[in-house]
Amino acid sequence: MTSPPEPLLDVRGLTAGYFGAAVLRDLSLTVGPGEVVALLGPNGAGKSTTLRAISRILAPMSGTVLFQGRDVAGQKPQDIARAGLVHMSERRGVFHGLTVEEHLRLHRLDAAIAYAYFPELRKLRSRRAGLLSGGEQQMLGMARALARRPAVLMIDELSKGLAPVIVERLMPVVRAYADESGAGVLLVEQQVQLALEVADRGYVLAHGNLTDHDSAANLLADREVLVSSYLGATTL
Ligand SMILES: Nc1ncnc2c1ncn2[C@@H]1O[C@H](COP(=O)(O)OP(=O)(O)OP(=O)(O)O)[C@@H](O)[C@H]1O
Repeated sequence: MTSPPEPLLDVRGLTAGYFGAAVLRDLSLTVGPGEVVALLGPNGAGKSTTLRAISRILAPMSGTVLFQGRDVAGQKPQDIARAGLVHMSERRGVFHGLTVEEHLRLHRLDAAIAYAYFPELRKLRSRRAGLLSGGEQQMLGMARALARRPAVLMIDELSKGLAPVIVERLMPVVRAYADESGAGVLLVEQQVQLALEVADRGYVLAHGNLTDHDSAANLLADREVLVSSYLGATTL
């Protein structure tokens, strides 16, 4: 029998918060090679805080984050990102004054990867990001993240403020990237159903505590999970 592969991301007992008050308590999760893992939960559950503490934008109060087996403690967020643990925040990371092409030239990104996943960006390449639609901006943000060829990509609210048709375009790209590159993806998402359709596993967070962890198929079949992810019920 072969043992499961070592996780690319191994978070153990993470506690984090703001101004000395914990909003996330003792969270442990893993993301393996080629896996898409959803982190679900209602508004204010602590999902964004989890990603911030993993990428060290926020210093955690306690706990360990191992990326490819190495503790990220003491590393700067930009060094962690350079090493391949990329955090795509809700703000999309686009600069309104720069064109699409200029975005893809920053940081010596691999523009070919960006255009391979989003060919529609080619015809927009001379357009300034400020003149793109919200969906096109999100596409550019995601293209930039993928062009860094992350070993683990963490995405905060891919669907935020976007029409369903755009989200349906973006979500399968998350799955395709994990399948094709063997990278792991940690997907924070309020659109529970859409996230679970592309995920392998999911964790449910409520009021800063993990309340459930299961395969995406089991979570998708459990109406309680869907309801609590939106409304924050703690009856799981
Ligand atoms: N910069 C901050 N300073 C103080 N409190 C914060 C800060 N950011 C978040 N919080 C608080 O931490 C808690 C968790 O917020 P977080 O953004 O992690 O939740 P979330 O699950 O991502 O929710 P949402 O889906 O609404 O973004 C909330 O009570 C929030 O008000």
